Amino acid sequence: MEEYSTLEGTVHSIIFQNPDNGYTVLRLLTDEGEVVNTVGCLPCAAPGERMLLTGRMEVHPQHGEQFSVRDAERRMPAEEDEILSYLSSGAIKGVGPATAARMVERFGSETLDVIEREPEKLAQLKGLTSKRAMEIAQSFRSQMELRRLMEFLARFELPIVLAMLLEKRYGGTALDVLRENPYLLAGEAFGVEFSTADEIAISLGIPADSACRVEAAVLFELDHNADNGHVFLPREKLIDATARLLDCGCEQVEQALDGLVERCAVVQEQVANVTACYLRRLYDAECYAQRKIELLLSAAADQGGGVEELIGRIEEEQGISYAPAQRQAVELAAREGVLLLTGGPGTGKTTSVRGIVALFRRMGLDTVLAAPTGRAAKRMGELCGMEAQTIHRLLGMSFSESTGEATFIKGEKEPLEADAVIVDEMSMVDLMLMAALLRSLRPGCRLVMVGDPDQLSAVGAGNVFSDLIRSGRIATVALREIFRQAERSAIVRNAHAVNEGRLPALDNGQEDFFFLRRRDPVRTADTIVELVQTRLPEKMGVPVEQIQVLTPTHKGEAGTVNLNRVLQAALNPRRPDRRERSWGERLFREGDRIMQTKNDYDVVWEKPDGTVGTGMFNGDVGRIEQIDPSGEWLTVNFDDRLATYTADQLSEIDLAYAMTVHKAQGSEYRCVVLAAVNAAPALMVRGVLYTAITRARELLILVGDETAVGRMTENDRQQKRYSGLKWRLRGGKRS
Ligand SMILES: Nc1ncnc2c1ncn2[C@@H]1O[C@H](COP(=O)(O)OP(=O)(O)OP(=O)(O)O)[C@@H](O)[C@H]1O
Repeated sequence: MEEYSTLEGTVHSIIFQNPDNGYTVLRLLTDEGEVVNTVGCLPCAAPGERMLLTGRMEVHPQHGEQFSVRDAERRMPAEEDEILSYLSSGAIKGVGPATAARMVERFGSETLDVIEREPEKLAQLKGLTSKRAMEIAQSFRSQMELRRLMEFLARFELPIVLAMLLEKRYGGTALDVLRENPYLLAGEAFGVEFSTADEIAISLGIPADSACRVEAAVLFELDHNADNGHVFLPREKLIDATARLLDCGCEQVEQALDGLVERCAVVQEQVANVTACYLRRLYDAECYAQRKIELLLSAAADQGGGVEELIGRIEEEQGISYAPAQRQAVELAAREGVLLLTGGPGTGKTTSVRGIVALFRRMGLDTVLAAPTGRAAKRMGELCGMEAQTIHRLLGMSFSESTGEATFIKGEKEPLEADAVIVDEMSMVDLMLMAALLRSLRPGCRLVMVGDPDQLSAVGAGNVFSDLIRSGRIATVALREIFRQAERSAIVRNAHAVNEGRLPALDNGQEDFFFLRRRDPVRTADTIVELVQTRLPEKMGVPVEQIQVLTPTHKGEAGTVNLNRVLQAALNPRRPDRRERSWGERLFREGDRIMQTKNDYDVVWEKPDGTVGTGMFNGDVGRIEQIDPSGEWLTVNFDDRLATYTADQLSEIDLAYAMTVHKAQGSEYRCVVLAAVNAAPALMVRGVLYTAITRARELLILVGDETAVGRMTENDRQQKRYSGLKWRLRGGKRS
C-alpha cells in the first residue's frame, strides 16, 4: 500500500469545481514555493485559502503528477493579500475583483469578519447598496456554515463528503441539527459508527444518561442487527446489548425502549415465547407479508380439469418426460395460488420452471419472470426463453433523496398487470423486498417461488424463503433427484456431497473440479494470479472475463482486498494510456473489472440503442470504460449498459477481480477459482463452500488448504436469524 504524505500551502487558483459534490481541481502554492496540481473533495475552496492536506501523488496520463487529497485541514485566508485573492476569485456571489479591492482597502484583515458579522458596514463603500451587502453576507455565511460543518466533522475524522450529504438533507441548519442530536449520524442514511456519534455527543456535553442518547443506542442496535439479518431482537437481548454498548444500567435502557414503544418507533410484540422488538418498518413488512400471502392462498386458483393433458403436450413439445416431482410441481402451479419449488444444483428446477411457463402460457396467464439480482435474472431469462427482470426493476424502485428510503412505483395502488409471477433465487430475497413484491401483486395473482434453501441467506434482514417453506402453509415441491446429465459433473456431485456434510473429492481425477494444495496464503494468492493470468486462458481455453475468483473473506493475503490488488496489477497493469482515479484506499484504472457494492437508484445508464435508465444494484459487475480527464466522472460498461458515476458515487464501487462468496450469491460463472483459506469462524461454514461451488458452471478450481475445506464442510451451523414470519403464517397472533 502506498504511503500518504502531507502538503501545506495556499490555494493559488481553482481549475475546476463541482458544487454538487465538492470535487475540486486546484493549484496549490506550497510553502516551499512549488505549484502543485491538487484534486479531491474540497467544497468551496477558493484562492487565498490555506490548507494542510494529506494524500498521495499520482501520475495522471494527461495532466502528469497531481496530489490526490484524502483529508484536509483548512483555514480561511488571514493576510490582506490572501483575503484579496480569495474575494477577487468570485468565491462569494456578488463580489468581483473591483469590489474586493475596495473592501480590503477599507477593512484590511478584518474584511471577512465584517462581511459575516457587520455587513451593514459594507454599504458604506461606494457602489454597494445595503441590499447587495446583505446578499453578499448571506452567500458568505452559507459557505461558512458548510465550512464549519466540514471542520466539525474533520475533528472527528469523518469524511468531508458527509458534510455535503448533511447539507443536502438539512440545508443551512445542518450544523445546528447535528449539534442538537449527533446521534442522527448513526442512522441508516449516514452510516457512522455509534461510538463516533457518541464521541461527538460527549464533546458537546450531552450527558451520558440523556434520553436521546439511550434511545439512539436502542435504535442503532436494532438497525445494526437488521444488517446482520435479524428482523427483530428479543427484548432481553436488545436491552443487554444496548446496556453493553453504552456501558450503563439496564433500567435506563428499559425506560428508553418503553418510550420508543410508546411512540411506535419500536414495536414490541409476543412472538411465540419471545418478547420481540421490531423496528417499525420491519414489523410492518412482516405483518404485511403474512396477510398478503394468506390472501393469495385463499384465492387458490383451481384449474384441475385438463391440466394433465396440457402437461402431456408440453412434454411432447419440449421432448422431455418429467420426473414425478417435476410433474407434481407443474400440476400444483396450475392449482395453487402460491407454490414453492426447492432443490439443489442439477435437480431439474429450471426444467420445471420452463414447464410452468409453458403451462401458464397455454392457460392464457400473463406471466412475469423475476430474480433478485441482474445476473440471476439474465440467466433465468436465457434458460426460459423469455425476458426476466430484477425484482427492483419490475417494481420500479427508486430512491428518495430526502428520506434515504427506497420507494416503488408498483404497489397496491398501481399493481403489476401480471396474472402470474415466477421468482428464481428466492433464497436471496429479504423481507423488505418480499413485502414490496407482495404489495405489487393483484389479489388472485399466482406466485411461484423457486430456489435452493441451502444457499447462503439473503444479505438483508429475514429468512423469507425458509420461513415460507417451514411454515407448512404453502404447497411445496422439493426436487431431490439429481439428473443423470448433471450427475456427470463433479461440481454437482461435490456440491451435494458438501451439502450432506461429506468432503468433496479432491483427487483431481475429474474433468471440471480441481484442487491445488497451497498451505500458505501468500502462495495461494500467487497461484490464483498465475491461474487467472496464464494457466486457465492458455491451457484450458477459458478467457479471463469468464473466470471469477471467490474467497470467503476480505482480509488477509487471500482475501478480496489483497487479491484484487495483485490481480489488478497482473491483469490490468498501470499504462500511460490508461487513466486512473483513486478513491480512499482504492485505485481504479480504465479497463478494471468493478462491482457495484450497494443499490444506487440514481446512477444513469444508456444502452447502445439509445435506451436510457437509472439504477445499479448491489452485485452488478462491469468494466471501467473511461475515466474523464478531470477525474470527476467515469463510465462503466455493465453488459452494454453504459453507466456514468460522479466522484461522490465512487464509494459504491469496488474492484471485482476477486469477490466474497457472499457477494457472488445468485451469480454463475463459467469458471470459479476459490481461495480455500482459513478465515473468521463465522465464515468457515458449509453454506459458504456450498454456495461457492454452485457458482461454477463448467470449471471449479479450489486453491488452498484442505483443512479449510474440511472445516467448512463439517460446520453446518447456520446463523440464527430472529424472524416472526413462519410463526405468523402458522397461525401465531393475527395482525
Ligand atoms: N425430466 C428430465 N428428464 C431428463 N433430463 C432432465 C429432466 N429434468 C432436467 N433434466 C436435465 O438435468 C439437468 C439439470 O436440470 P436443470 O437445469 O433443470 O436443473 P436445475 O435444478 O435448474 O439446476 P441448476 O440449479 O444447477 O441450474 C439438465 O441437463 C436438464 O436437461
